[in-house]
Amino acid sequence: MSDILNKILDVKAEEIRAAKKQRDFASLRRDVETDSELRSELRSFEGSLRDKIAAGHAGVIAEVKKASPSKGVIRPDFRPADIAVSYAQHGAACLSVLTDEQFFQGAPDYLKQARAACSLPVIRKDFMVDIYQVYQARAWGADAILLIVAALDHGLMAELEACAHELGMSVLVEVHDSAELDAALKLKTRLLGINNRNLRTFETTLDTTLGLLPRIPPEKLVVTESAIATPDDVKRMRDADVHAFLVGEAFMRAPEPGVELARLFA
Ligand SMILES: O=P(O)(O)OC[C@@H](O)[C@@H](O)c1c[nH]c2ccccc12
Repeated sequence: MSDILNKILDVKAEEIRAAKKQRDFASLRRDVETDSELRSELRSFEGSLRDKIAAGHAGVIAEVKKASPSKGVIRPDFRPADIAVSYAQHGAACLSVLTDEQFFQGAPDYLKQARAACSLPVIRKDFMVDIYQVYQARAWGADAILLIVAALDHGLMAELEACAHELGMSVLVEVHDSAELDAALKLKTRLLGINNRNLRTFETTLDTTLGLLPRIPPEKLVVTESAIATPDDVKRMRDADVHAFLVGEAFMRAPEPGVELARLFA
């Protein structure tokens, strides 16, 4: 199997090896655990989403993404701090910042810049396969991490989740089908992402979210991810009682990303 997800995971393994050589795990961990300022400045990712929804709004996780493997460069004029400010001004609940460099042209620095420019909680959007990356995320200021079920076995996934929770971060677990949902439901996190994009084929359909909904226990907060592009898409989801959204491309292609957010979710 040489699909894109496997390619990405190979590159991740290499990146993590290189990062550990630059800064070993014990020292990274010590720095994160002893930095009381870092801890006190944590922002509640899940709390922010739930607050928006409780107030009757959509809970929008607005993505800061320059490029993707399926679409190439989406936003050539890419200024993360400006994008973050625009999102915050127009009602985003949270930010999602790509930190993967090779496939999404992201960077740790983009996460830091976006977070410093506003007061929204931020998720590190990357392919997490090692505890080291969870500490990295926190060291950069992330308030949440993404765990992709398709990329992880259960034991490792539970370990990454426990580590994130110990550090005070929220965990968004991402699924694409029923078997992945079974695995995700064994975790503690209540944030359940349903990716409408198949990470192996790039195909998208909102039916992925609608199809899995009946199997999701009420305490879970469903986040519909990817391919939300029109007010009609939003309406379809909200009519089905899905109120949390992760949106990237539709915002990134607009001149003023926050204005597009307001338009899509008006
Ligand atoms: O740009 P879109 O179609 O609005 O999608 C956003 C987000 O869901 C997508 O970037 C994403 C969902 N899961 C991921 C996992 C890794 C990288 C990226 C993603």
